[in-house]
Order: sequence, then structure tokens, then C-alpha cells
Amino acid sequence: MRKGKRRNEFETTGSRPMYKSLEAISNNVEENIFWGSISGGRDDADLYARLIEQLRQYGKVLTEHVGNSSVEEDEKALSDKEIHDRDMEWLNECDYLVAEVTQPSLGVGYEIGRAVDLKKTILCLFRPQSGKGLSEMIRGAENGSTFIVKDYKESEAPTIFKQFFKEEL
Ligand SMILES: O=c1[nH]c(=O)n([C@H]2C[C@H](O)[C@@H](COP(=O)(O)O)O2)cc1CO
Repeated sequence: MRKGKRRNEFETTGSRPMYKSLEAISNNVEENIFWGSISGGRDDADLYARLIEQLRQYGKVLTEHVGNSSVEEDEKALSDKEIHDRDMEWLNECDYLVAEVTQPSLGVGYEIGRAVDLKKTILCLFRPQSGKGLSEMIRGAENGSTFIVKDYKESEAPTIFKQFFKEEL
């Protein structure tokens, strides 16, 4: 697990931030978030599910629904406001954020902006082989510490996650 140096300003070594869920505090688990396109297009949904599976090694993934093939149907049970407010609550609770940004998504872009504002630690993953381009507003936010952008192939994801969670990226 990652140690102190990239912790956001609300966290201090040895104590849990106040906004974490009681479950996470009592079980002493990291809570992480995975983001990927939903309304923006589901072409990469199977990839999201595989990445989420890998992320489970590093703590609880609060947003597992992003990889579910039935997510659009499932989320119909909630209002837009409920989805937004739930996701913002998870954002407040979480330790680290991973966004697959190859498929452009307004929601993912919005969430990344909110996460930056909350001084969270963010990893954005982009696949150049897709032939798509990544927004300069994402690539240009890279700071080598709390906002990491990695061009990758799926086969490289395990190593990238290992390095990210060990603070070696
Ligand atoms: O039903 C939803 N549930 C949900 O959690 N989201 C969040 C999680 C995703 O990372 C992100 C996707 O945004 P978009 O739908 O604009 O592609 O927004 C988005 C939607 C649909 O907009």
C-alpha cells in the first residue's frame, strides 16, 4: 500500500481521515475508485471489469458498477441526483483514484476535476493504440506526483498498478 508522501492534505500518517466510511476505518482497508465511461460509450466495458478485478488487490473498489455490463440498466433505479451525490460521497471517502480515459466521457472528466479540487491522488490510463487522442486538459494536469497520466497497453496494467500503489510512478 502507498505510504505518506502522496497522501492528500487531510490525511496524516497513522490516522485515518474523518470522511472515510466507518466500515473502512474499522476494517483498516483502503477504499479506491475506478472510473470509466458509461454514457460516453461502453466499448471498453470488459476492459474496465478486468482492471477493477486487478484493483481489488489494493483495497475495496467503491465503484465496481462501472465494469458491470448491466450498469446502464441497474443505474435506472436511481435519479441523476442520487447517482451524482453517491459518486461524490465515494470520492470524498476514497484513498486513490484510477480513471481509464481512452473513451472520452464527460462524467469521468467532471469527476477527475472534482478529485483534483479535493487534492486526491489520481492515475489516468490512456491507450494510444486505440487511435484516439487524450484531452490536453488531462495530459497537461500530470504533475509527477498526485496526478499521473500513463500511456499503456492492457498487459502493462499490473505493473503500473503495483508501482502506483507503491508510490514508484
Ligand atoms: O449511471 C451512471 N453512474 C455513474 O456512476 N456514473 C459515473 C461513473 C463513471 O466513472 C462516470 C461516467 O460518466 P459518463 O456517463 O458521462 O460517461 O460517471 C455515470 C453514470 C451515467 O452518467
